[in-house]
Amino acid sequence: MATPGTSVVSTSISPSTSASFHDRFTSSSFAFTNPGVRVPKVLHPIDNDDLKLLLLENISQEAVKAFQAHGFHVDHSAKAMSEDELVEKIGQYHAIGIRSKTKITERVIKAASKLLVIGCFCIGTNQVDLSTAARAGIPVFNSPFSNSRSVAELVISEIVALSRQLFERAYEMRTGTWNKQSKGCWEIRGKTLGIVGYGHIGSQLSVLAESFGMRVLFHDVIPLMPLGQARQVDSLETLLKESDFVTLHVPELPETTNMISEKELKSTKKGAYLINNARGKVVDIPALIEALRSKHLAGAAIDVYPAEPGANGAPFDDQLNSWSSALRSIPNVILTPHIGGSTEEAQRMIGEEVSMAVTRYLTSGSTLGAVNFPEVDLRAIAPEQMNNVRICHVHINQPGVLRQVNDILSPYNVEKQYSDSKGDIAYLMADIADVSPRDVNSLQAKISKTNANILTRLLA
Ligand SMILES: O=C(O)C(=O)COP(=O)(O)O
Repeated sequence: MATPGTSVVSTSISPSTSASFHDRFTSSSFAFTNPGVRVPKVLHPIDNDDLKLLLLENISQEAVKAFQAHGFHVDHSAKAMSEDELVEKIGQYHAIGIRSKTKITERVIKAASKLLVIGCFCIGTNQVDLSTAARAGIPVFNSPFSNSRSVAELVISEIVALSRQLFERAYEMRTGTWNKQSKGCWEIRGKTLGIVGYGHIGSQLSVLAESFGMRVLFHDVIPLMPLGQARQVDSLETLLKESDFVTLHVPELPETTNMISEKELKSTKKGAYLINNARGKVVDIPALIEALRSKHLAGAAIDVYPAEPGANGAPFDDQLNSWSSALRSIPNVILTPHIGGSTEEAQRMIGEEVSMAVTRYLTSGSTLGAVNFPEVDLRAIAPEQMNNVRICHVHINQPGVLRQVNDILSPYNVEKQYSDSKGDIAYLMADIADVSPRDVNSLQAKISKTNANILTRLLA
């Protein structure tokens, strides 16, 4: 593991010695042991052979290794970067990998003249200006569920710890005081857990909680199939009124900002507990402090905050969040430094998954799984089609584009073509037969000059 505070560490291995994407995933070794299997043509971007990637926030070494195996140059850092640092550095990179702290703002995207793709090595993508990225032709990939088990397990531990005032007792022992008591300490069996947001984490948690004998209610904006004996309730208010524990698993959106505020906290049962491992802005913390001080709530576990430090060792104080010392002073409040998804298992899986999506986009143009982009993919080019070229054309979604592009392609046979749109952005992929190597650059130049062009890449 990289130590906190280390600067960017730069590594690359030569493309000639590295295994290609297709070697690994359609697998020459598989073909070797299975002589009937055909290995597709391996594609390379025609105009940026030396792809440079910046990985921030201590992204797993699995990702570093996977990128290096494709010959990419990787700069890795344990820290997040500020907007100013990013603006200064991002211009040299073709891809960036971040977790939940680094903000990719419009200003950063404007400075990112070479940037082709953003990988969020986490679930959340609220830290990226997704629409500006899409308009700049930059797809954003994330890992929609690989850390959900880790978060669900943490929530179970917090339910038990809050219910038994575990952190209070453990703190007293650490500071030399014996304080054995049962008052206000409960089993969780038979208690009601209210899950707000029944996605990958909420539904996983629902199963774990039932195995502890809890009754599970959930609220979601769409009707969903309840797992086990869980029951969907039609309003947040009903959930708050009936639950002994309320846990939040919603994304950061304008609609979820301060979703739990004074009014909602007043709707909770007296003696209930609140758990937030979702996003800091979902809970109005001064209102939570009030609900805890008045003893309406019996405790809270908080893992995420409106402002979080960018590196380990940095202070978590009132300068960062004005209420931080007030929150720290309240008994039976468990504060953790955004560790919900921080397990070896989750980080390894996320590293593999997001590096694969980013690599697939860079080397084959596929946007399957992108969160801000039309999802387009083409089947591989057969090995005998050596002079086939793949066109990846991101453009403004307006009439007449396909006619213009297909006019340019008319001297060639279009082997396959697929196009889709999402809002203002459209993406066309096409495989063109028998393009002589000397025509490849002019083909790219012609398509790039069409009036709706955002980004045209050719892979050959
Ligand atoms: O997956 C998420 O969205 C998380 O909140 C975890 O973020 P992290 O990778 O720990 O910065």
